[in-house]
Amino acid sequence: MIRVAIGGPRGKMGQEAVHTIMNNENMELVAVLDHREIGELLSESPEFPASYDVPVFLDLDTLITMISPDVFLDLTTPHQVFEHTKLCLQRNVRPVIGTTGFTDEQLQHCTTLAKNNKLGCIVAPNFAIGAVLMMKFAAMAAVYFPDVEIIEMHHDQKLDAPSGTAYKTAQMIAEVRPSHKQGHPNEEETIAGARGASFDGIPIHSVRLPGLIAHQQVLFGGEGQLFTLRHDSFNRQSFMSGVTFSINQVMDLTELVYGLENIL
Ligand SMILES: NC(=O)C1=CN([C@@H]2O[C@H](COP(=O)(O)OP(=O)(O)OC[C@H]3O[C@@H](n4cnc5c(N)ncnc54)[C@H](OP(=O)(O)O)[C@@H]3O)[C@@H](O)[C@H]2O)C=CC1
Ligand SMILES: O=C(O)C1=N[C@H](C(=O)O)C[C@H](O)C1
Repeated sequence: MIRVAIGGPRGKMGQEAVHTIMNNENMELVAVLDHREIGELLSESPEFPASYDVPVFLDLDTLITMISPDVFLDLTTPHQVFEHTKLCLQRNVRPVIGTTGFTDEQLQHCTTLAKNNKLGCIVAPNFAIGAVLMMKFAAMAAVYFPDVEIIEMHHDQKLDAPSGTAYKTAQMIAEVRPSHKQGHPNEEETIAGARGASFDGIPIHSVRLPGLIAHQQVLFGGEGQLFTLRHDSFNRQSFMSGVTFSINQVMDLTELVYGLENIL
């Protein structure tokens, strides 16, 4: 049995993950972390059935002291995730991080911490297998199509932009494509931001609309042709096989892994 604690249980991803772990025969949900008073047990929160008698903590340090989970699954917010990950790594709890919004410096700090403590940690910008494949295929295609733009589209409650997936996609493309200035050299924006954000010269466009879940296109342009890679998550169940896969995998790791493509 892998003893799992979840941060952000009432959230859109958190609720799905709670049900997933509760129904997994190799995992036990031993605690959850919230930042609002919702009662002593998860079952007191209206989102969950009466049978979910899982203790709720408002402080991660106390949760770790009282429960000592094997794994902490973070599905909270970009503002909290770094502190949670650091604390887990310092207290011998393996973090599985779904929350996006890490800076490069924060990721580097956690990488060093995990290595020094020989502790597994997974930072997964996207748990959906199709999205992971899209990122891998994008890196393959960029060798042949150096002119590329990313369009990511999400629900309008998302806090961070660009998405963690778009950022990772751009990083993976930048690693393999020859250094390249694309577009017209004299291009000018008449409205600031019209050409999107830029990662190493790769434009990233972020769309936020109600009704969307999580969608991304990677567009490659070549002479007389357009090659498009697209992934759509139509619900949050799409992330759950990646969540359980990561929880299983992190038990055997002794370092931080950034992106599921590295362990699939
Ligand atoms: N890696 C992946 O595959 C995926 C990653 N994500 C990422 O996961 C994160 C969560 O997404 P989503 O579920 O949509 O967001 P939600 O806003 O629906 O959920 C976040 C939850 O965390 C709670 N929360 C906020 N701060 C804390 C804290 N300090 N301690 C404990 N709980 C806290 C919020 O409570 P309250 O609302 O009361 O403030 C809320 O219930 C985002 O960063 C998102 O980008 C999302 C989907 C897939
Ligand atoms: O906030 C979301 O919803 C999602 N966040 C992740 C991201 O930023 O890439 C993963 C997925 O796109 C859903």
